Amino acid sequence: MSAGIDLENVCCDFGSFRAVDNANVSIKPGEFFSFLGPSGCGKTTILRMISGFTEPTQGAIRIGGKDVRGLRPNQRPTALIFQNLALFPLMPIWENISFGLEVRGVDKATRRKKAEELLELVELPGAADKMVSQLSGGQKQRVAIARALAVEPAVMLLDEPLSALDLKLRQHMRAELRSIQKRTGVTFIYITHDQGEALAMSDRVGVMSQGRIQQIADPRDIYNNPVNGFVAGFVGENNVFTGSVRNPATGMAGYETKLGTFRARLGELASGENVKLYVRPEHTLLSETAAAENSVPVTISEVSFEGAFIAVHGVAENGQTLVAEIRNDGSATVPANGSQMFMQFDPARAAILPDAAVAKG
Ligand SMILES: Nc1ncnc2c1ncn2[C@@H]1O[C@H](COP(=O)(O)OP(=O)(O)OP(=O)(O)O)[C@@H](O)[C@H]1O
Repeated sequence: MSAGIDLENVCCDFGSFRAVDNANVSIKPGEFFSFLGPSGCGKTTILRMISGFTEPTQGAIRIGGKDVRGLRPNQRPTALIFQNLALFPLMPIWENISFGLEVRGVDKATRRKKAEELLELVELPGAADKMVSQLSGGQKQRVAIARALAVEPAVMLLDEPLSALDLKLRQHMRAELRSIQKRTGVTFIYITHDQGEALAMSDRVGVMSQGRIQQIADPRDIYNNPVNGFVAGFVGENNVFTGSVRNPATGMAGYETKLGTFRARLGELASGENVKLYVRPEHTLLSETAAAENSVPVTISEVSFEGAFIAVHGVAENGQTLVAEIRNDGSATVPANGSQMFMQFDPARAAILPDAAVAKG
């Protein structure tokens, strides 16, 4: 059983400070939905309102179509998982998992059976009689998930549950969480400030800044078609060019910038309008000769080896640093510091946004 969640014009004020400003979103039953944004943007407050620990100042929250106003956390069909797992160290794993069932008066044999089923689900078979101290960080995380699933919530709320784990384990647990979510069909609402996590796991992502949801879309759209400068800047890296529209024609326009006139897609812009062009480092190409268009001469200032790719930094004549990423295929030639090169981009690869489109923040 999973349930959808609707937030309708939801606001949350703390005194005169508005932590969540007019949030509207419909999360579908069985969806993996992430709220992504920097520290303090209101993610946790949204999760607390859904779980019932905080009431909205305005607006309505519905879970499975039912208005949950006034319902206490334990009356809602939600389970919450924090970074701090709060497992009971003196109880074996299976009792930890089935604790919520014991509170509900379920008999011991049924509890044990349920705990073992859930341990299979989170791929920890055989761990039932171990103690919490015998498990690794990632294994404890899975026990916490199993414990939350034991009470059969319609919605799982996850508050940065992976942030205490090391990078390798975090990446592994992303895939695990996603597959547990798919197997159970439970709606997952995940909050994180880590864009990689949100993009890798989610069906859809809501990007937040200063209490406002800036964009709701699937991960590809968030990355490829950001709706404003905040989203473009927060999700991934960019080379940013400030300029204004010149000679708009069907589908394409010129953009006059301090580094020359570029050609790129038009969008809904008028001639003379101030814009920013966002070009991803992986779409910024490096070459020894100038291309016919969208080519910027640079002096290479830094080459950093990142493993899967090599980040090459170059300073343009106006002092702006641009970054191009070269895929490390084992034979990539890397330019020397101080060499004169050109960085260029395909007209179709630039995201163009009106300069004013950066919503509050
Ligand atoms: N109980 C409270 N009283 C006053 N202000 C609060 C309260 N809870 C949160 N805030 C403020 O509301 C804003 C949003 O907080 P929230 O915890 O939702 O952010 P967040 O995006 O989850 O950040 P983080 O990733 O750091 O947890 C912050 O500026 C915070 O200081």
